Amino acid sequence: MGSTAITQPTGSSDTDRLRHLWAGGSSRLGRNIALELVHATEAAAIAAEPWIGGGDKNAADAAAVDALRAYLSTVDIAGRIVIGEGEKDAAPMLYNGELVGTGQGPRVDIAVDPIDGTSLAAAGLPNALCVIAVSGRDTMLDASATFYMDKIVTDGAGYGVVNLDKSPADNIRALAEAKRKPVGQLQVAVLDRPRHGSLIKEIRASGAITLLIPDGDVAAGINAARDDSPIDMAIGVGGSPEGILTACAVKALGGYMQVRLHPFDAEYAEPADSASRIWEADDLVRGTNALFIATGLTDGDLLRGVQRNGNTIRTESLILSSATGTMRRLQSDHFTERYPA
Ligand SMILES: O=P(O)(O)OC[C@H]1O[C@](O)(COP(=O)(O)O)[C@@H](O)[C@@H]1O
Ligand SMILES: [Mn+2]
Repeated sequence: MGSTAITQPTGSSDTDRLRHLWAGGSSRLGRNIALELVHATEAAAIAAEPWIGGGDKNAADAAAVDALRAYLSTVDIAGRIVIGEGEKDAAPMLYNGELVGTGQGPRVDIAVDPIDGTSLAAAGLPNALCVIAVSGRDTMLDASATFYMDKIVTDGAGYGVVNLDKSPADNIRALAEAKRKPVGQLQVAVLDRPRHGSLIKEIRASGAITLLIPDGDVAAGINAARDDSPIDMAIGVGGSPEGILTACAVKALGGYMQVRLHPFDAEYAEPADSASRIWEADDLVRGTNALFIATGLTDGDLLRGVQRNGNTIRTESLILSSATGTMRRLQSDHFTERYPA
């Protein structure tokens, strides 16, 4: 009598299954973390904004790293950087293995790319993003030993359809068929690099539309994975850190992704060990509760960049949650005086 005990979910009905997922599956992350972390990427983008178009990508990156790091130190998490800015040295940075946050709160793995597209930002070009992703502790693959991954990203239609064991042309044909589109309408994004010379030829020969991107395969991967973008596929060799970050986003978007670690120099044409393991998004980042958060630095297909208007600085961010399967956009106005340049 008088008890207000709430019946625990049994996992038997659809509602119970949803409640379990919303609660973060088996390991709870806490939902307010998303809003905390978005402030971290907003701070990074605001700090880097004065460097847009300035030609100095290291200065832009350093500004973003400092701001991201400073904000993270105030967040109630027991975070461990799995994907960071490399090994520890004298400079303050987000090095792999560093513990971040107040130490109070959920134990999480963290991947950061304070700016994906540092060269884009320095050149004043579109699609530079400030990015962070978190998931439960010990769920992210530590891929730091391998600089590059061979990647393919599509939306959910690619599941069981595309495979890195197939040729790019076969993957394009198979995806076009699965999406009931003519191959000629399929848009395929690939980093514009000498190592992709034969890949680019093959995509073009297949008849698909080839989108050469100068940098930024995180944004390209997200665009390939989401429904409301014209990009159908992102393919080719890009950074390993960006692969882990993209996996967090793909999990939330219900997209499909495969990678193979590519243990060679950027300009090697072929991975020698073509029989090596194929990883899917759920292998790169395990569990059901990854969060992916990005703030636009320069304007792009995915997000507006930082805009200064009088006394305010406007930012636009993306918050993707794999626990809830939600993609949110957040527009924020920040008082300029809080962010002295
Ligand atoms: O420029 P490379 O060596 O081909 O590496 C490709 C990687 O570089 C980027 O284009 C830019 O990354 P950064 O701005 O973080 O350096 C990534 O998006 C991509 O994964
Ligand atoms: Mn990057």
